[in-house]
Amino acid sequence: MSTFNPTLQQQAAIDCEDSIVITACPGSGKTTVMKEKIRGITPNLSSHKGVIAITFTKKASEELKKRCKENAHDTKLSFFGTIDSFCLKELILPFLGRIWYGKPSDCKIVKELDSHQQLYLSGKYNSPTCDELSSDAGFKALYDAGILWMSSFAALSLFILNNSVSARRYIRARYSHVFIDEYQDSSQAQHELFIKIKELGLIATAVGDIDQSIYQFRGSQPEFLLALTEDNANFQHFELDLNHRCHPSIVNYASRVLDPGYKLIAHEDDIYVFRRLINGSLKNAAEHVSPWIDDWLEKNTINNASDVAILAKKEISLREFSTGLTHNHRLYTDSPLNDIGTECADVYSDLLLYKYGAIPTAQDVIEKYFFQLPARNMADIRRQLKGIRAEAILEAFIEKSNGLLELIGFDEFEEENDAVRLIWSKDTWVKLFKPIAKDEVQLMTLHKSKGLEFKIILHLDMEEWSFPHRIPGDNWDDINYPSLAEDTNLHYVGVTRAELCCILIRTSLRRNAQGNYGNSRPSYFLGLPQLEGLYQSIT
Ligand SMILES: Nc1ncnc2c1ncn2[C@@H]1O[C@H](COP(=O)(O)OP(=O)(O)OP(=O)(O)O)[C@@H](O)[C@H]1O
Repeated sequence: MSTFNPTLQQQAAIDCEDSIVITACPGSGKTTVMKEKIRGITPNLSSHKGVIAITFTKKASEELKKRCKENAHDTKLSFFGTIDSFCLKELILPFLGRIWYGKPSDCKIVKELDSHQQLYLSGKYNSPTCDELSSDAGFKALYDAGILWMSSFAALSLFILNNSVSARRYIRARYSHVFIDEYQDSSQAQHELFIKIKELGLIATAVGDIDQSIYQFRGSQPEFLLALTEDNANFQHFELDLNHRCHPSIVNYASRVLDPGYKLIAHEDDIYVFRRLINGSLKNAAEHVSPWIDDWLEKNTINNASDVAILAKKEISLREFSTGLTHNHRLYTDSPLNDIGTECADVYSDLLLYKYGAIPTAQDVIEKYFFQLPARNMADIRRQLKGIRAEAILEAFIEKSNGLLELIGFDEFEEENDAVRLIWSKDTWVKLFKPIAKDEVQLMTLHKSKGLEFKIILHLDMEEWSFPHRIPGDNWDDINYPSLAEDTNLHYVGVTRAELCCILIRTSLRRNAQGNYGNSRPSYFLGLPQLEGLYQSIT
């Protein structure tokens, strides 16, 4: 394992023992610094305490947890997970019943409210705040009707902390620090919850990058990260601005996408951002690109095909591209269990990940879900887990998994069982639960690529109308990009996933909304004048 030599900026953020906010560019070591801080804090905690480490996605949380636990480091009773799972496990399930009565564990958790459920609420909310929750009796009525709406979890948690002495006491007694990654994607309710937890006495660390804000459509607002940087009384501000991941020419290109006045980094090497127009459709583009991958492998530019990622704004583009790719590949899509989005569905996903090997050991599952059970039960749980790994018959797998889910505390899983039946029936879904193979080229949307890094990026969808998203105006020539700021950040995220080289691909044919092919025009992003001289065109 290579040793980590922190820069002065990184070391200062690692050493600071007060509440801090870190703003950082892509590849500057945000995750690395968070890991170092957590590993520095946990040895000094008593065995019943831990830190709260919140990340935006489950994948990011697994990655952070793995990096914190490297070399058998004991992270004590730390929580690693998304903000929704923190709210649910640590506040809503144990404490909401004490304020609103009833049993939160009996409620159905829904990602989106259907039209009937929406009728309970007097307003239309994207991601409600605690004030909205307190002033609209519909939220309690929704709970009384057995519904817990995920978008209201942060507001509900703040409501609980404001109204329950025992909830406040519990968080203080159990946790010493709170960390939140990707703070630029926090909603107002999540921001207020973070501040509240800090006010309880925990030392707080928020980490983020305004320019990587890509979830504004669901209520996230980068302003909250900015607000922390200006709150000098409560947060020391640290900036990390050295990109350790990307070749300087990639940093220059990506930074100029955001800021036409960005002062370029001087470098003597070639430029490793390429633009390529490929004749035909996305399928044709894949047929064209496949020999490039063979060539890179042959010349040892990359060690494995999995070092190459194909990124696109739209999943449908990746699907079309995949039909022409001659290499083994993996297309990351949401499985039917992700679509359900409940806590139970998440655990079920992990059981499948364990069955198919992406979660390597039974111990990983035990540490995550069964740590609170008496030690004498562990041998039996290990045996049951091994049983699901070996099980080849679907209904027997479901029965065994249901037994484990019951042990964790779930008692209703019919919807999840049906999702597992669907997954089992389709190889492309089953594949999502297996470890990535070295020979698999990785295909994913730009949204899903956040936080990841690859040697080579092929960035699709560089046609006008595809990316940035464009909609028709009153006249045919009207230019109307409804989410330009967010799409610009998304483009920036995509380009900065590349270590060695980024290739921007435009196809001469583009499929329109009706599914018909027509001649494409270059994307708005390819016309930005500040990018001249910062890329090579390849033919
Ligand atoms: N001081 C350092 N020296 C050399 N490499 C480093 C250093 N700090 C971080 N790195 C490497 O740089 C890469 C990016 O680090 P990391 O993933 O922590 O960045 P990040 O800021 O979380 O990235 P992003 O926001 O783009 O996902 C990693 O491969 C990491 O190992």
